[in-house]
Amino acid sequence: MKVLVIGAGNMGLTYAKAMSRSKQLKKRNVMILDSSPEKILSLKKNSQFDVFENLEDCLPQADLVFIAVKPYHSNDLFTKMRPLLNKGQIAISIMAGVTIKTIQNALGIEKVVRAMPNLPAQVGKGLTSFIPSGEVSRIELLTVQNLLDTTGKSIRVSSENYIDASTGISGSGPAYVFYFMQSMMEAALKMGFSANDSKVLVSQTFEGAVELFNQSDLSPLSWMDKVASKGGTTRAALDSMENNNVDELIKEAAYAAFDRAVELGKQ
Ligand SMILES: NC(=O)C1=CN([C@@H]2O[C@H](COP(=O)(O)OP(=O)(O)OC[C@H]3O[C@@H](n4cnc5c(N)ncnc54)[C@H](O)[C@@H]3O)[C@@H](O)[C@H]2O)C=CC1
Ligand SMILES: O=C(O)[C@@H]1CCC=N1
Repeated sequence: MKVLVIGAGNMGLTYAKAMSRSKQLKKRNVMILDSSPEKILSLKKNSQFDVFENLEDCLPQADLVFIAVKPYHSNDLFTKMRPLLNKGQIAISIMAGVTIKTIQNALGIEKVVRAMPNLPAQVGKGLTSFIPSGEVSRIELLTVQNLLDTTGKSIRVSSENYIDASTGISGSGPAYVFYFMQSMMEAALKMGFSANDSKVLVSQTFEGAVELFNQSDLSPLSWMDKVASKGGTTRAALDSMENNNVDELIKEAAYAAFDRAVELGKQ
């Protein structure tokens, strides 16, 4: 089986590396293509995969085509791909918003899997939601899921709406966590800690809290109660967040990403 990854950016390269390390595929079964000459040059230097500049040289050989370009580059790409595809090939798209129907119509193929990964895939801790079109067989889907799982965990969702929704939670979510980390690091700096100490204080706090959560059945609310003493420091911080409606603002932000994914799908 041969896989072609189109778009060697943050996500495409991550998947190419992870898949090439998997038992299912060998290095030489992962092909990668990018339109940027600089990217091609640096990929060829490392020669980790078979690197391509022209679709004609790689697309016809691929069983699975992993599309990892930005949504606004998709139309151009689809037009170039269409004449080179055959009905047996499976397209896996990780592009935010772009729907299965759009991909099927633009590419003239029926077997499409739409997926939404996230950046922690780079360290094997990704979360990918996915949904296949009806034409993808169970065996084919198993193969696809095994490949997606090379970057972490995956969940199959029951409708495309959940792909857009998961974009607002897990796809864009790492940036919300980094937003929180950035604010806490800025507060630590303001309190007089060095940049390095601020980083350690914040990163170890996040790592420890997530580990506690993962190793128990307790909800975040219950854990908050364990940290907060009556009349203590944590309650002062949580009250401040509550008074400023931070909870609602975070939900609003997640919905803004969800809505944007739906909007991208209509363009
Ligand atoms: N960055 C993230 O955290 C996540 C991104 N995504 C989705 O993944 C996709 C890729 O995002 P990134 O990897 O962050 O983008 P990126 O900008 O890092 O990579 C995109 C790559 O595609 C290449 N490219 C553009 N047009 C091309 C074409 N016609 N043929 C071949 N290569 C082409 C660019 O040169 C670039 O190397 C997007 O559609 C995004 O919605 C999904 C989940 C998370
Ligand atoms: O910001 C974006 O559009 C992409 C999709 C999810 C994460 N990054």
